[in-house]
Amino acid sequence: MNYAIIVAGGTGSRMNADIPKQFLSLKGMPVMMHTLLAFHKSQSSPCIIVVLHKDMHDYWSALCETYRFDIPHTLVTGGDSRFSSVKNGIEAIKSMHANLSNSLIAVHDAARPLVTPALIDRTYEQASNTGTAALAVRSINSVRIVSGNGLKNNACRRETVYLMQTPQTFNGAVLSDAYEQPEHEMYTDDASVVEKKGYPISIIDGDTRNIKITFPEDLRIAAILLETID
Ligand SMILES: Nc1ccn([C@@H]2O[C@H](COP(=O)(O)OP(=O)(O)OP(=O)(O)O)[C@@H](O)[C@H]2O)c(=O)n1
Ligand SMILES: C[C@](O)(CO)[C@H](O)COP(=O)(O)O
Repeated sequence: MNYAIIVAGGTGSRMNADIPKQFLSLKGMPVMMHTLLAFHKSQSSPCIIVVLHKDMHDYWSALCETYRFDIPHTLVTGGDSRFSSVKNGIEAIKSMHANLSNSLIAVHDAARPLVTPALIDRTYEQASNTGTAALAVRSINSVRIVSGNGLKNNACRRETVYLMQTPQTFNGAVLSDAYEQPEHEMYTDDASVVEKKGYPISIIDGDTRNIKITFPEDLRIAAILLETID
């Protein structure tokens, strides 16, 4: 069984808008509806879990009515951090599916609405073979590593640097086991949590257009990029 945890529990502080960025309009539809549509259209056809802040459940339900958005999904309450929101999503799946070792779970940022069904399917396929699959793109810029108090920095080979995207997809038992660990500031994505438990991460090619909406300009860029995606 395939599952997708769409994390939409953030407040979007860097976007500085009146509502969290996942509800802002992108080409006539809220950002996170684009995200859910991509998962719904994917051949992996996952059972979709949407993680939302408790204060936004009614707002989302009203949006779904307004937009006649009827893609089936289960609503789960988010936590104070991305880590705890993912953990709540995993708990919800555990309550539906006793043996997670025969499941695959993708974790995806609601704020990445340009993900395509093809990219999503690639992660499920890889994770079914190796247990882990994380989308990433190579840096197109030169890279320097800053250390100490920021005064020291050194060039590094840019072909060794990958910028992580989502979805990141895992065998359900592997992801669940990894999220038993206490939260740590190093855990900025799911691959970092799973890796800490000793599982190797399979990196697969993402797409530079699969951007995360973070700042106001990203919404305008996403509208343009959307035209290039079929
Ligand atoms: N407590 C949280 C924090 C983040 N997220 C989700 O994790 C994804 C990536 O996080 P980010 O882009 O940092 O979103 P925000 O935390 O909302 O943004 P900001 O850091 O600017 O406040 C987003 O889809 C966001 O909704 C979440 O589900 N629960
Ligand atoms: C998970 C993620 O999108 C991978 O690039 C990213 O780490 C989220 O970071 P944020 O600080 O929560 O925006």
